[in-house]
Amino acid sequence: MKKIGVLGTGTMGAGIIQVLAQNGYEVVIRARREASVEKGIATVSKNLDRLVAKEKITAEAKEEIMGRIHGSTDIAIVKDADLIMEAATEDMDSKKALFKELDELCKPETIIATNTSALSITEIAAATNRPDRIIGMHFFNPVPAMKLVEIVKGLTTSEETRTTIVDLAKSLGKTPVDVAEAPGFVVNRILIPMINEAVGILADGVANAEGIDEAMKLGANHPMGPLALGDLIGLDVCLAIMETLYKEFGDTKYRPHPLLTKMVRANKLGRKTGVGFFDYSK
Ligand SMILES: C[C@H](O)CC(=O)SCCNC(=O)CCNC(=O)[C@H](O)C(C)(C)COP(=O)(O)OP(=O)(O)OC[C@H]1O[C@@H](n2cnc3c(N)ncnc32)[C@H](O)[C@@H]1OP(=O)(O)O
Repeated sequence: MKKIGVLGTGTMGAGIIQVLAQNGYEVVIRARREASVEKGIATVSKNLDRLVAKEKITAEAKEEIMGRIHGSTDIAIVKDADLIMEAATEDMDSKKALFKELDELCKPETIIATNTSALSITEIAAATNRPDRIIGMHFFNPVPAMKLVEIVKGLTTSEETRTTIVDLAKSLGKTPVDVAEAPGFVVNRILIPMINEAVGILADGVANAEGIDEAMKLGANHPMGPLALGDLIGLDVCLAIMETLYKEFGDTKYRPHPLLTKMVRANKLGRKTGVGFFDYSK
């Protein structure tokens, strides 16, 4: 496997592109808007500059890595890829439409993996004629720094597909963990309700944002507080995951907090828009 297609250049997409290219894969990327293609490539370039500055890689190595990345708004760029990774918007209808398009475009043997954070792999797979070659390959943010990849088999995913993706994750220096399909898988089912709870604690006035994050860093030894983590993940993504958990389980314990919904309505999505529970604009 040499050439990997990546769909989406947002927070996760850019990280995935970087990790693939750093590990020697040729990466063809597709985003819907030209500005998104450029932004994705610029994010990778900036992250690699940090590694050059820290003397973790040389400037020549950076150029080599960047030379392996090619982008376009035309989906045909991924046509000949040996494997596809989808990291587009967390919305079932748009994912199904995209997978149907990819299924018609790509070689029949190509595996199409989704980085979905909570949606059903089985439902996405059912939109294609290759349900055995659809799988969840769930990375964590920031992708270059986080070791875990959840490998999520849907009801129809073949064992051969799972093995290929486990090997791919290992070739990227990641640690794969097998997970059966369930809303939010393992990590997000625990982590995102915790962030939602922190939003509720903020709304109740129990402590301010700084206090809540300081408490969880010092009291639970978390590397960052839940509100800063929500800002890193993207509050729109956190809301989408809570909505999926709530809808799929039908349990009120997964109800998105109204303040989380309000933050998203205000486009205060966290780092990606410059402001969330904290301000990143300066
Ligand atoms: C929603 C999705 O579906 C699922 C998710 O993504 S859930 C979110 C999961 N993520 C987390 O829980 C992250 C929790 N936070 C952390 O682990 C840490 O705070 C952190 C890794 C982000 C930063 O760690 P910290 O020690 O403060 O910073 P720092 O020393 O600068 O960075 C550690 C390493 O991460 C890398 N890193 C940090 N931020 C980065 C970023 N935004 N992009 C790329 N790499 C980054 C650094 O380059 C560094 O790598 P190095 O050791 O090779 O130099």
